[in-house]
Amino acid sequence: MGDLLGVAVLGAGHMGADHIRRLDQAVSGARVVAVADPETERAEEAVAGIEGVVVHREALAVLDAPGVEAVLIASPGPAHEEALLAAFARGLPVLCEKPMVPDPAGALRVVEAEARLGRRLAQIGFMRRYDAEYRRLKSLLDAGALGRPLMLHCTHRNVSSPPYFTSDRLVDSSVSHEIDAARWLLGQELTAVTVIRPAPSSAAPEGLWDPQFVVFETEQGALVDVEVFVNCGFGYQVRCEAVGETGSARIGEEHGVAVTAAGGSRLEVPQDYLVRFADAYDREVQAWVDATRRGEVTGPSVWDGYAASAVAEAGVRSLHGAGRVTVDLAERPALYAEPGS
Ligand SMILES: NC(=O)c1ccc[n+]([C@@H]2O[C@H](COP(=O)([O-])OP(=O)(O)OC[C@H]3O[C@@H](n4cnc5c(N)ncnc54)[C@H](O)[C@@H]3O)[C@@H](O)[C@H]2O)c1
Ligand SMILES: O[C@H]1[C@H](O)[C@@H](O)[C@H](O)[C@@H](O)[C@H]1O
Repeated sequence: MGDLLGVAVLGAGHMGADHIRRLDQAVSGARVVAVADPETERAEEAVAGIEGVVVHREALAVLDAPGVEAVLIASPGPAHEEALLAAFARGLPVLCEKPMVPDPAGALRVVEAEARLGRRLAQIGFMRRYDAEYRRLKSLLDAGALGRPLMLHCTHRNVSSPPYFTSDRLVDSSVSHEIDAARWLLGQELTAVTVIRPAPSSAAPEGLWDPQFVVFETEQGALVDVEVFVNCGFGYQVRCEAVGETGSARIGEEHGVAVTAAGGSRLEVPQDYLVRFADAYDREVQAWVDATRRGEVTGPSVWDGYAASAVAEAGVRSLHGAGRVTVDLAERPALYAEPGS
């Protein structure tokens, strides 16, 4: 390994371009050496001003480009399985955006492939685990400061959804964050899910079931509810209140600048995840680079990615009328820690 970890980035859309900027400007110890995107002009735009970057339309071609020592996958979810397996075949460490692989069967193939290697190579991009407030909430829960956890009440609002968003994506893309956060905060697997759909907002695109209300049950009988509303129009709001037997704690209340002017005050609300979770993404990618340079893999595992996809798939069945759906997880290989670590 040279002085700087050579990273190939797959996908230069919203998230990929932001990670390229982050690796170039915010994170130490790494440099972008190759970028793949079938729309090469996006990749060219994202690397403008960064020297010596190979740009290619083929994801797999850049994995073999000179100087590539690690891979950051930020292509759409359905492209992740092929990219993860190709990285594993080359022994390359990976940071893969969520959802790891949306289809649980494909996600399990990734778990099995890594387990066959006998060592972890991939960290999954559930960045809330690196958010200062989420970490504080987890410390309180782990220390028993709220007593035995009974419930999590979560809110997940986006200003608007991208044009390709379908009703299923509210569960398997947006709520995948709450699935991972709940497993991690509570240290328990989610065992059943019920999705309820109120009358759609008139601001939602035609045919999109937005908002939705999701209820998860955990293996020790706690409940997690999530309001997901991806065309709320007014701000990016992610909140979580944990209620235990002896106390409660709430995060995500205020994430803007308080402006006082013209005889009044108002709180500016972030408009998207790149602002609300900017620090969390920076810490996530820095942790990945640091661990990779030490020859270690830390953070959310491919098992966490698989569990999130399995729970989300049960949620999508519930959304389409199956009522309360139980979650069947495969057996967890010894390589992977319990949820919550
Ligand atoms: N952690 C988060 O909060 C967060 C936020 C946004 C997106 N994401 C995730 O990041 C990923 C990308 O989302 P986005 O919003 O940037 O999407 P996007 O549509 O803006 O960008 C995706 C890019 O990938 C390119 N692409 C398509 N197929 C590819 C392939 N096989 N190899 C390489 N590139 C390919 C597309 O041309 C596009 O430029 C998704 O998995 C998404 O869920 C995570
Ligand atoms: O892909 C994005 C991303 O994961 C965001 O963090 C989430 O708030 C959005 O709902 C989702 O569409």
